[in-house]
Amino acid sequence: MLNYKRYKRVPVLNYPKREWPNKEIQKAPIWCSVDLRDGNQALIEPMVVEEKIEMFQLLLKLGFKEIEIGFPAASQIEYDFLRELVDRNMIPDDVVVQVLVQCREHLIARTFEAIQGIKQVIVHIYNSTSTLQRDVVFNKNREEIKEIAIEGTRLVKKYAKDFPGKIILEYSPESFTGTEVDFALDICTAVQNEWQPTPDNKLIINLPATVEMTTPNAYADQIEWMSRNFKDRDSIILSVHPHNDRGTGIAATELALLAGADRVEGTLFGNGERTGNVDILTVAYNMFSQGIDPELELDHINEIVEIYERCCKIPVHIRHPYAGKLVFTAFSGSHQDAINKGVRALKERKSKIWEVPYLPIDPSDVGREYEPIVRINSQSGKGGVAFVMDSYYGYKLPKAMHKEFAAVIQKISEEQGEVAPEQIMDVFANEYLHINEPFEFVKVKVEDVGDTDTHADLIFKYKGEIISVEAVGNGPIDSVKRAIRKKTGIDTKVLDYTEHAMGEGSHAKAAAYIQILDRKTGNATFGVGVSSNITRASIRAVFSALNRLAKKEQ
Ligand SMILES: CC(=O)SCCNC(=O)CCNC(=O)[C@H](O)C(C)(C)COP(=O)(O)OP(=O)(O)OC[C@H]1O[C@@H](n2cnc3c(N)ncnc32)[C@H](O)[C@@H]1OP(=O)(O)O
Ligand SMILES: CC(C)C(=O)C(=O)O
Ligand SMILES: [Mg+2]
Repeated sequence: MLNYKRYKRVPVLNYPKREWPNKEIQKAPIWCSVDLRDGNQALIEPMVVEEKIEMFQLLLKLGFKEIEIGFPAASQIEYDFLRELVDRNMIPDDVVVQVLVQCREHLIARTFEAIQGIKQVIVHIYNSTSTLQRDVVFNKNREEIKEIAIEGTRLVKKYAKDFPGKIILEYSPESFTGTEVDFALDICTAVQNEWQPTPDNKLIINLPATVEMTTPNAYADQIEWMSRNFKDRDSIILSVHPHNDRGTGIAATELALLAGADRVEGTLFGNGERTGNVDILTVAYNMFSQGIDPELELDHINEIVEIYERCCKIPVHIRHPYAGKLVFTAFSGSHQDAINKGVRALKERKSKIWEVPYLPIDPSDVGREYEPIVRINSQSGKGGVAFVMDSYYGYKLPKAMHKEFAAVIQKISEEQGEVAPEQIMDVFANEYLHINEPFEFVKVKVEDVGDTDTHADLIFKYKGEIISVEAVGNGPIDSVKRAIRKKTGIDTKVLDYTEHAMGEGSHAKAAAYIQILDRKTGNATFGVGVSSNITRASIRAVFSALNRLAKKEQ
């Protein structure tokens, strides 16, 4: 049995004045990517300079305006990467790079050495403030811990004085989620007093869920409490930096935005320490799916996946929101049926708003137009098979036919597993289009006679014998039916008929679907015909159905 008694409940803030539950996310926050720092520091093999450059370029392309590029005082590779960005003039003027450093003078001095030549830099200092770290890591009381932060701020001030560019200070009370809010406020205020930010020269206070310890609402309470208790709130950019230890990093971020956060630090696909940082892409796509501009360029998710997997050497899970290989794919029958109907309704209504069951967004909006929405296996149903026939091959099977054809595919899927669209089409062709025994259509000439009648002059093969016959009926199909009955005695009744165009212009074709009942046996089946000529398509459909009836009777 799990020894749950080894764990104690994390205390949560008692904050009945909370207002965030009544709010909605209205706009994108300031995004800050920490892929090159927090993401990188958690990799089995941290990125080499060339990989960091590729990742940096991707982040620029995605529209990040704030990017934490590393911990330049930590290692030569971090330092060299930063210098490479400067020497190759790769930092656009509208992008602010951020560097992380502990509140220790030799590290801050080295950091300022590394950032020489950059016009604007966020220098991000941190120290752990949680009750646990104060006790077991630092063995310091609140005042001593506060002194580390004040000293760090003083040092940044000192080095910033001689720095030719602009320095923006960011301070993180690291392990904020394990820190009492009154102490977190006290230490942030001490940094604020030391730095003296103004509304035109703001201080970034970053409140990290360094370890996600409770439910997202508890984090939101902490964020709202801090936001409402800061002095000179308009001189502060309130940033959050959620991790995902409980698997609720996205929810925590979204609730923190409701609670007053202005800025979010996170990574692509949530790479980062342990279970990762918050996945910025999912937070942004969630906004997008609610009609909010995420203010990131996210229209090519596959390219993001590809570069991320190459640089980080971590695969994106097939179920990862928006990005996973299977997240826009339905295997199960009822989902496929609803998607099929939803997509059709959307087209028929020419709606500009995307509303399709089981598909929160249109995959093509994020560059996933060539991937299957519907895949067929033994869990699938008739709607799914019909969807494949329509979306891949343009055959709009009439509703009454769905069951008949899906039964054929179901049998195959039960034996072999997944059935690919190409195989579905091959089966369709063999079942309906290339079935020429015992009947084979050769030629027909149809003419209207009078107002209501049609004369058919038909040539066909029956059991290998060429037959030529004429008949009159109330239309092309009826006259052909009658002609066939004259020669073979087979008496049929049309139960259902539909047709539609396939393709456009000079390559356009017609597809006709006919359901025919054999009056003698009581059997009924569909037939399908395709031709550039609509009459010929319908007559081919009659022959297809006759052959299928004959097959049934064998
Ligand atoms: C939550 C986070 O992600 S924080 C960021 C974590 N990222 C990293 O650590 C990656 C890069 N880090 C490194 O390469 C190294 O840790 C360095 C270069 C920064 C420092 O290296 P070292 O000094 O050799 O080792 P180390 O990190 O173990 O230093 C521990 C000392 O720093 C102190 N310290 C730790 N954090 C801080 C801080 N933020 N501010 C001031 N002092 C600190 C510790 O109390 C400890 O002091 P002690 O020696 O008196 O016990
Ligand atoms: C450095 C800080 C912000 C951090 O990464 C964390 O607390 O998770
Ligand atoms: Mg972190």
